[in-house]
Amino acid sequence: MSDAILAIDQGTTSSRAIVFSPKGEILATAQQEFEQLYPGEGMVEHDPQAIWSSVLATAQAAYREAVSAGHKILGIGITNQRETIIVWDRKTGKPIHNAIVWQDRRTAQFCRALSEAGHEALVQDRAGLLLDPYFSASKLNWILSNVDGARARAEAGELAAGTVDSWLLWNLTGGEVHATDATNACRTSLFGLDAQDWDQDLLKLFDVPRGVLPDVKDSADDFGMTQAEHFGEALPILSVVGDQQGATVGQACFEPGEMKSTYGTGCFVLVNTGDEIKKSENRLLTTVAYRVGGKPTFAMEGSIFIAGAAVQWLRDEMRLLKNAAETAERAARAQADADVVMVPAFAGMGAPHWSPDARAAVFGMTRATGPDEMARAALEGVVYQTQDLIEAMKNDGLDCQAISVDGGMAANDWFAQRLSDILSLPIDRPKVLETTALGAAYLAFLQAGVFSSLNDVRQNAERDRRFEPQMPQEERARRLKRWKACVQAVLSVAEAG
Ligand SMILES: Nc1ncnc2c1ncn2[C@@H]1O[C@H](COP(=O)(O)OP(=O)(O)O)[C@@H](O)[C@H]1O
Ligand SMILES: O=P(O)(O)OC[C@H](O)CO
Repeated sequence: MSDAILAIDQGTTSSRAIVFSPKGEILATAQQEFEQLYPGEGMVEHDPQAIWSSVLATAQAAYREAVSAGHKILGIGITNQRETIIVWDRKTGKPIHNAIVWQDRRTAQFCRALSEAGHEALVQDRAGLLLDPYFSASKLNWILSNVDGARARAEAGELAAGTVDSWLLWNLTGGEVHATDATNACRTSLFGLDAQDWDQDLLKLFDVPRGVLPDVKDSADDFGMTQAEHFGEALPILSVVGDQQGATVGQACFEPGEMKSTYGTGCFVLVNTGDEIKKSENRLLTTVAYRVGGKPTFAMEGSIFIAGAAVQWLRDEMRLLKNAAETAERAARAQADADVVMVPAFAGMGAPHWSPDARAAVFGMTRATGPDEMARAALEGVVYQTQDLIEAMKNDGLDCQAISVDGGMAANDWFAQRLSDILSLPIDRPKVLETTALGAAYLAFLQAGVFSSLNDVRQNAERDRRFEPQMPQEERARRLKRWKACVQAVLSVAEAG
């Protein structure tokens, strides 16, 4: 019988539950995809009840599997898609609107107006973020302004709001706990990095009443107990961490300069900057990497909105693929001299361009272009976007020697090799690709007292493979020049309206 943590990973496209041992071994897993709702141009929503029921079902399944194999569950760690916002009634627990997902662009005009009125400096200075629909605050404002009576009810204290972690905490504890952690709070645009608290000026800017927001705790903390009915026993909730910060912990990026890149629905590169709130000159974000013992550790982040989602689009909308993994063999057999480039701006462009109105495009097609060339273009579009982030990070004075990758798409060998070629850097892939959930589990073990510090997890880090650059430099330069031209074209179309 060994001690274990049940990690809940509520991602953009699926909910997963994974039981980990203190050595980082996977003892049980369960996963459920749920429906993506696209109610209008640039809009992406989730049904909060579908999020909750998929989390509960997968958590219960993983719990049962681990317990029947003789493991003792010490408690729960939660990690989640960030920025996505939910508002619910405190009495009934019912959401007043669907969750507005981080990819949703409906508040582009609202953000542009704030930016044109000169407010971006305040957001950058206090929150470390930019004025873009990506972050929660404008979405929360939208719900309060567009759902009948919502603002008055919020002001009367009848409504609670939160990112997905808060929604799960509320449901797991039967409405006892309305909380979040600093890594999630800092993605709202309402949280001061320096003060580590909700910021009055930002609340005013986005017209959000303080009373709707959750308490902000450390990432390893006491988040209450689950109701006994869910697992047959009341389990303590020991950690909450945004998924990208979870992966930073799972990859043991604890020293300044250590960097990870996660390829799920989107791609998010985080580099640890220690206790320094380092601000970017190149439109990258400053974020809390984790907060333990009341002490925040910061990171600089580059966010790309579409990574695996481009592959999903080829599979589900274009029906060119049976499954995501098949992109590796298709890319390998695509015509060598075909130069098809996909700029996968399906949800606007994130860092470093920040163009919410940009839309995806494919360049360089001929009559010979088929599913193989499209699959390669989708994988390469993600690679090139990562290169844009690394370039911005280098321009900010960050030293990139090697990158640790993870997430669903990192399992693709062709993609990992092309990433190494275009970044001209070694790419390290760990044995456990579920580093997001692993990070939540590590933080929970820390809170449970199984680890005395996060450094205890370093010995667990095991590499599966290192990919080394193989592409000649002239070829790399030619490709990047072409990519930049394609991005410029997409940005110009967005500007033309
Ligand atoms: N072998 C693969 N090659 C390319 N893309 C993949 C592969 N496996 C999964 N993906 C993509 O990765 C994403 C799933 O990764 P995951 O980490 O589970 O994402 P999320 O947490 O955002 O739901 C999907 O968008 C899928 O298209
Ligand atoms: O669903 P993922 O894993 O791509 O992560 C989503 C991010 O948290 C959005 O900021």
